Amino acid sequence: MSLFLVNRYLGEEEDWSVSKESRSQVLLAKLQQKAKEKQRQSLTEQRTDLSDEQTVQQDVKKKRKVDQSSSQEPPHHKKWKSDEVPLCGLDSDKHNEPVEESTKKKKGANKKEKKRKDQTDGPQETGGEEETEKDNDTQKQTSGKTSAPTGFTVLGGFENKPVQKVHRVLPQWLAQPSVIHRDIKSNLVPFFAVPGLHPQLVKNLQNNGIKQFFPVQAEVIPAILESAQQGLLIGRGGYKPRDICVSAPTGSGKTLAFVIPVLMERVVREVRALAVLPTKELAQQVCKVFTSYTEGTSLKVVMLAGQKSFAAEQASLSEHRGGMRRSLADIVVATPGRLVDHINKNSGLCLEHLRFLIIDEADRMIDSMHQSWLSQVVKAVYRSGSGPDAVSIFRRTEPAYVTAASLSPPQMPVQKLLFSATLTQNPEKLQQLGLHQPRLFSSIPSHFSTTQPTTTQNQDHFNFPQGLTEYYVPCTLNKKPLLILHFILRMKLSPILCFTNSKETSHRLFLLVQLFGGVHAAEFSSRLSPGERKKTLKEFEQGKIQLLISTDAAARGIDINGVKCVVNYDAPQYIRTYIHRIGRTARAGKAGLAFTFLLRVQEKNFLQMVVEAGSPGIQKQIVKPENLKCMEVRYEQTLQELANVIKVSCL
Ligand SMILES: Nc1ncnc2c1ncn2[C@@H]1O[C@H](COP(=O)(O)OP(=O)(O)OP(=O)(O)O)[C@@H](O)[C@H]1O
Repeated sequence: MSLFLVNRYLGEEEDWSVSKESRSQVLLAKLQQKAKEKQRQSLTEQRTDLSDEQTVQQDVKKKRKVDQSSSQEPPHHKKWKSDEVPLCGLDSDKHNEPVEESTKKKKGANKKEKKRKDQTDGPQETGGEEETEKDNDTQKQTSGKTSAPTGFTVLGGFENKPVQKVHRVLPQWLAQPSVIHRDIKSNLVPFFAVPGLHPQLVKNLQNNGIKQFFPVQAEVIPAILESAQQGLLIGRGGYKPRDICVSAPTGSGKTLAFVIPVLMERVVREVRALAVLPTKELAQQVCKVFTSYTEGTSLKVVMLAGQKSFAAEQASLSEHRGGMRRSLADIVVATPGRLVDHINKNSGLCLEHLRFLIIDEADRMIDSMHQSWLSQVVKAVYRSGSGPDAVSIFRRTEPAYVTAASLSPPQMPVQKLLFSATLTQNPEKLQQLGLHQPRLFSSIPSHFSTTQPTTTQNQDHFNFPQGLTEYYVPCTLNKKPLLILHFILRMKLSPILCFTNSKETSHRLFLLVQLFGGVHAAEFSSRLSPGERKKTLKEFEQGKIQLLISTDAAARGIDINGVKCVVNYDAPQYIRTYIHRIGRTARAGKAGLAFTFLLRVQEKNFLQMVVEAGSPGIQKQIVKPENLKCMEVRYEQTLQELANVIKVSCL
């Protein structure tokens, strides 16, 4: 018999009947309990800290999330997605029954909050249905992937975060342009509605077959002429005139919108307007328009684009008599390279009286800003009149801080006029032009410029000519030449302006079509001399050429009368290229067709690019293989002949 019975306290850990697993479960339960208590604590703190408004917002969000998860899982199994586990434990009452009870008691004390909760539960809370639907989708996709133990924040659970759409915020002048009507035909404006036009100018307009103004002209000409009412020196209210940017569709008549207001009666013969264009062909075209409207006046237009020798251009700019320089030009049309040459070599180009700086195809000209042509022009503008021996009536000082002294002498302002069918809306790019209180005229409604969510790189939205019908033609690489022959020989769509992506492709296609026979074709690329290019364009315009196969050399600005159809033999890579190419047809309010040959791999991206840019709709045009069959034998022979021709030319 034992005298003493020793009972030792073994404690929990010595309860060997409990398995290791169940011990860890107990520990986990303890930890969870502690976490919940912490959450409850922080919940009370948080609630007192938050303003009423913030709390309402949070509850609404929380309620939505809870509603979604409840639709997927039974209530007693509610789990939080990793990134939804609230740091401050605001929602702990939702995922554990006992806690819910105690929290509800606490909540019961706070009637105001309860009321809010009721509101979020109520049937009237349906406004965010669409949103909830989207959230649900995201949750469905990710549920189960990242669920975490209650109360713990899982680091790095990024995949559940909803992707935020980026909304563009533009400066007001870009976001709210003066709108130009897209429909040319039903918005023609008579000359008398635009005040301040010289009778000789109106006569010249009529002589050139212009009976009324197009919408872009009716809007922009008065805006430019506005400053002329104050003798060209100052703008409205005595301020420097605002710079003007115009973004209107191809063929909408932008050229006349800057040509007409610049043709003012002169006081002294000095260069008052300088138009800068990216290519020789465009400079030539614009120079021709200026010349045709200066007929009957003493105004003189000079072109600096390398068509003539440097010396000849120099001679046309100014002359020296009795030791004095005398300007011979009122208007200068130039390409940037040649212009900078004349400025740097001091060839007699004086910009002292420059009043209008016209930048046509402005987006392309911004791209060539690395040549720093604009800074050279600006330097030349301020250099001329600011010297001590300056004889100018109007002294010019470079723009700086406005002081009483700086405003005292009358300043001859330089007004920049920018034109393009695809003017960039990128403020950073436009900023390079140093615009002064710019004003935008655009045919793109303002809502596209302000709140268009952008999910891709393609940020710009453009306008397409109204008379244009766009098609794409699914095809294979080897059928492309047959298709173009089919368009001319069977569909009788000539004259066709056909674009390729390289001068090699243009040349090859030209040779092939020539060898095939039956089509008057020509090519247009840098393979030709400027003289040959000019001749080719003229013949195409005269209808002597049925098919003009061109690189992008003819894509921008070129105004060829009567192009019924544009074919993108090679799909353009960029939307701007596409817009300018197809803009060679459907000009001046006329109808036109644009076809783009697309390989299967190109279809998706190309169509997306076009739709995002604001195309009213591009239709599918299928050419049945049997329609091409009758040309196939001859085509195979031609390919053989072409191979021989190319072999010979390579020798
Ligand atoms: N008021 C008018 N009445 C009739 N024809 C006009 C009028 N204004 C311009 N045109 C004609 O419309 C055609 C297109 O004009 P213009 O070349 O100025 O277009 P654009 O807007 O500069 O095009 P792009 O963006 O392609 O350079 C030209 O042939 C021009 O003569």
